[in-house]
Amino acid sequence: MAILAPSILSADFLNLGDNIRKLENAGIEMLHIDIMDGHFVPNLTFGPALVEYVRRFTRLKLDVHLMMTNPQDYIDEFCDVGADYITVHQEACMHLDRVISLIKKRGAKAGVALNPATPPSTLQYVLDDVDIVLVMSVNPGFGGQKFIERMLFKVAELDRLRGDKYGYQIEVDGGINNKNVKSLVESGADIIVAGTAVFRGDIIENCKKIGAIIK
Ligand SMILES: O=C(CO)[C@@H](O)[C@H](O)COP(=O)(O)O
Repeated sequence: MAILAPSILSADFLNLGDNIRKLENAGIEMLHIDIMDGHFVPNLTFGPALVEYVRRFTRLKLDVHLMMTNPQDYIDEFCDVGADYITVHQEACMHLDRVISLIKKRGAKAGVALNPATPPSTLQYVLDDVDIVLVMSVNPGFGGQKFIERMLFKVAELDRLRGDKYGYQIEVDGGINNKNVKSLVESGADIIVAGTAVFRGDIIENCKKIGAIIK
């Protein structure tokens, strides 16, 4: 059984509150928020202020994905505004072990994201400490891209690797829809991030359809 975490990157920003209430009505538990800095990825999105407003508005778990260089400089700020989960990129952290400790010391759950070209073996010495491994199934930066099929092998590899030894959850993000979501859950995914497939069309219906496939 997996859960769906809608990515607000594809939401209607002028009606964000309404969109979030619809997600709550559809039984969603977690909201995915992509913070893009224009350096690590070629796009710009939100900062801590948006997270703070969303935190005041909803009790959904906030899953904040820092697609940025020097994420260590912003951990405190995102914890202060109420992030429940903070995910940093393996590729962006010179001192990954230290950044994970910092997130956990602040009481948030710690995630590490892997770009499509980065193998799980790069996390060997931190897997004991991470709560989430996030497999990017597109090159990060934009919604609406095509799912990279090979990432199914990465999800399966992470599932094999954790066995009974590690407690991390496997999250997958990018290009996920009604057609490919089943194979991801069968490969071991626990958290499914989706933007376009949730926000294009009827939000509640879309959540219910995906929810019925992954439960
Ligand atoms: O991180 C990203 C994109 O880089 C995602 O969180 C997207 O928001 C997912 O959007 P879809 O691929 O589902 O449209």
